[in-house]
Amino acid sequence: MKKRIVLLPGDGIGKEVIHSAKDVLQAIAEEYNHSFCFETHEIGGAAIDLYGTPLPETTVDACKQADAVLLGAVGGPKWDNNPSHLRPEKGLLGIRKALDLFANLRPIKGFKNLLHASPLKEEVVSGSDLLIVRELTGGLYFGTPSERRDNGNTVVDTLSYTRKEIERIVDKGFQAAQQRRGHLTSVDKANVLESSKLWREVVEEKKAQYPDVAVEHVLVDAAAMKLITNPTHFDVIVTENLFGDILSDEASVLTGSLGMLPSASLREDGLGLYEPVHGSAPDIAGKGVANPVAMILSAALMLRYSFQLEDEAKVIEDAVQSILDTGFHTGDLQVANGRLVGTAEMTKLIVDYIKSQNASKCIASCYY
Ligand SMILES: NC(=O)c1ccc[n+]([C@@H]2O[C@H](COP(=O)([O-])OP(=O)(O)OC[C@H]3O[C@@H](n4cnc5c(N)ncnc54)[C@H](O)[C@@H]3O)[C@@H](O)[C@H]2O)c1
Ligand SMILES: CC(C)[C@H](C(=O)O)[C@@H](O)C(=O)O
Ligand SMILES: [Mg+2]
Repeated sequence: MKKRIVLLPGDGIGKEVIHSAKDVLQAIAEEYNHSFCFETHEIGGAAIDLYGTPLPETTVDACKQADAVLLGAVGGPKWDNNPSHLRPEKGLLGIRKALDLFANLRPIKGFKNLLHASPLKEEVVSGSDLLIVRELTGGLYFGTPSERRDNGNTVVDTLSYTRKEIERIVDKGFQAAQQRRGHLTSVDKANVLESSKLWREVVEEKKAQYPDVAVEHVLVDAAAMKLITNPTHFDVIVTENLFGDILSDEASVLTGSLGMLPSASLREDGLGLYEPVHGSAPDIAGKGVANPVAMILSAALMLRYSFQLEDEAKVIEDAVQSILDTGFHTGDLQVANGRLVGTAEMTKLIVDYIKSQNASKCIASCYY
């Protein structure tokens, strides 16, 4: 298979972990006879520094022509006081909107062998397996007006959704539940927000089309509590943009670290941008200690969703699990009697595992 992949490293640890994803994909290409061609472009703070804008046209054009996009992370203190149109985060929101990536899938799976920050029993945490389907191109992030008035003393942000925007993401939630355990939790704030009332109406209307899915509505505050007190309750959560952002960082506690959570941002026709849930982590950037797993697992999602390479995606996921099982971990994770490694070492361990798996498959098939 021949594919063109655009890499958008961005800022901070984004620049570090994107190399890990590329190394892993190159190993997959070599071992499984694919041809992946990589092209790197700027976004976020790096693009502001070079081109005076967080999202250059050349970046948007390259992404539109690519078969898939991998993004590291954007942002950092260097640009924190910039005016809002010159914030790195504008580049991220801009590319999501320009590519119409309305469906953000954030799978969360408890890993065995990790010591969790959560007070829950190990078996509850490691047994958790849920998917957050986050609406990504609407809501408060994109509503207009969004401005300061009254000499800066009054602020306005607008939470706006059309019925169509809600319908398409709710469909994604139902479809994901059909492919998993058939349980959908729609998270809203329908006791207060008009947008959530319409959201709940749409879910109620849609459920007749998906009779094999059991649906419940949970208010976002209660959902936040349940997510870490009873995580195995959840299968698929579908929710609007800001709620999904907050709940997914919270859910990362179940995996041991924010550095473990991948995501896929998808358009209706399957074009995808794949990015870790975490940010540019300025506190550890440049030290070679970032956990590359979220980025590497995002590359696995790319193989699965954009290229339909399920076996190759699975090999990457198995490699990550196996290396963690062996006790290797980056500094953000705690493992009993584990062995602390940096970004490059962790990447190499995963790459070597992928190569060894394929080698043993070849030996087995020659032998029999
Ligand atoms: N998708 C994105 O590009 C994205 C997402 C979130 C935040 N941001 C931006 O990143 C900047 C920093 O934000 P923040 O500090 O609130 O969030 P963050 O996700 O960058 O970091 C939060 C904490 O998690 C740790 N962490 C995150 N990823 C890690 C990894 N892979 N390995 C080890 N530790 C990891 C960090 O060291 C930090 O202590 C801000 O400018 C923010 O806007 C970008
Ligand atoms: C950086 C920020 C704009 C972004 C978001 O809120 O979508 C991030 O937190 C994420 O989760 O991808
Ligand atoms: Mg976030």
